[in-house]
Amino acid sequence: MTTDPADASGDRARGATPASGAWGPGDPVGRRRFARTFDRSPLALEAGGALGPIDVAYETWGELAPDGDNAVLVCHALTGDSHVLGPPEPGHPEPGWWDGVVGPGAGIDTDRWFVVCANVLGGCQGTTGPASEAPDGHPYGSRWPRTTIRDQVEVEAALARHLGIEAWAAVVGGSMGGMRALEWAVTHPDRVRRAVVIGCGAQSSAEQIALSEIQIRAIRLDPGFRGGDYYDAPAGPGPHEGLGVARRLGQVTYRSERELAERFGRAPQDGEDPLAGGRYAVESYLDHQADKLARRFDANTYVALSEAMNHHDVGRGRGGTDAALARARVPVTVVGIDSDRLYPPHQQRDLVTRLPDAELAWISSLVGHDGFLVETEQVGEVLARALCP
Ligand SMILES: CC(=O)SCCNC(=O)CCNC(=O)[C@H](O)C(C)(C)COP(=O)(O)OP(=O)(O)OC[C@H]1O[C@@H](n2cnc3c(N)ncnc32)[C@H](O)[C@@H]1OP(=O)(O)O
Ligand SMILES: N[C@@H](CCO)C(=O)O
Repeated sequence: MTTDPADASGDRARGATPASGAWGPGDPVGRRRFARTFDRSPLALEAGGALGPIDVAYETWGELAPDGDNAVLVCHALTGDSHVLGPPEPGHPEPGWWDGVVGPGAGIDTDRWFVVCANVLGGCQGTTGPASEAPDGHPYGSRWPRTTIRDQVEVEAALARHLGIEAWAAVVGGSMGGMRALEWAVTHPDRVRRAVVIGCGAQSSAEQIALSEIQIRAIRLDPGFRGGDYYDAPAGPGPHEGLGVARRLGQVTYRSERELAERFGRAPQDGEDPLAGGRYAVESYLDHQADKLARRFDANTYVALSEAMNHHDVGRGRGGTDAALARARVPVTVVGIDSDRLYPPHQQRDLVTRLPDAELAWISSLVGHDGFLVETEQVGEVLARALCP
């Protein structure tokens, strides 16, 4: 691996100190801003304890209607961030992760909708997370508390209050973002008029927890992880190797067996001979994905968000899944990806039969779970139909 330690896990996140600010008419759109939430009283966490203040990094596109009824919340997945749309920027070398899905004339049409996306609670792209300064002036690190999908939603609800949005016209998301969209419909049916839930189920399954646990374990076993307190550690690499192993495993689950076979097969990487210690092309691909993530993502955040997904269960403390889903008294579009082996289609079929007002839509893709990020045309069409039925 060729990770530059100066640019890797933890080091980058350490620099993301937000300044407090608020949205107001005339503010630039599509640029990251910050809202301070849970300042006077902390957020009571679902698993116990409290957290605050919490800074939320968010971006917006389009204009909020005078009656505030055209706001759409987009919820990002595990390694996404608030930059849904737009060109690369300083500190963000990639274009927006849903470019083509969101934008003028696109599936979520910013000429019509006021689109908001916030970096999630526990994230490493501006919103308070493990790399952020705790009130004592030191990074949370190992002191970061257990946070759940419901806690993430409560922070988004606080952002909505901050922006003066009483009810979202829609909450939309895929994967971990889909879990939040579903939780929004169940927890706050009075504050969301429609949800679009892509590539997830009502609760994380045993296999999803197992695959995630292996990734978490890989990070924790990296000596550079230091129990989570690596930000202020003396010279030495951060936990990039552990994070890289986690990404390699995650990446295989995000793609399909057929895609990997057709794309890489048994081909050796150019100029390398696997029988002489060189790599197969697919190994090189995974090395690349691992290296890329270690450069832009914080290992503690990866652990915190993976654990939050493991705890995803809309029925917890609500009398079970059916009782919880019955609370979602809003139209929900459940979207599956036909080749998704991580969140397989039967989970979306199950979800749609148990929600009071739901319809099912499909993304046809070779790539698997990542189809919700890759098949932008189809995703845009599904979203356009869902938002304007
Ligand atoms: C700075 C930031 O914040 S980044 C953006 C924010 N975060 C996100 O968007 C998270 C969600 N996004 C993702 O997970 C991914 O970007 C995805 C799913 C959208 C990518 O999907 P795809 O477009 O299908 O990319 P794919 O998995 O095929 O990977 C392509 C990369 O593999 C590389 N690659 C392909 N084959 C090989 C090989 N044999 N050896 C090495 N590298 C290879 C390509 O060169 C390409 O590299 P690049 O991404 O550096 O240009
Ligand atoms: N590729 C996605 C997978 C998780 O849904 C990500 O990195 O966020």
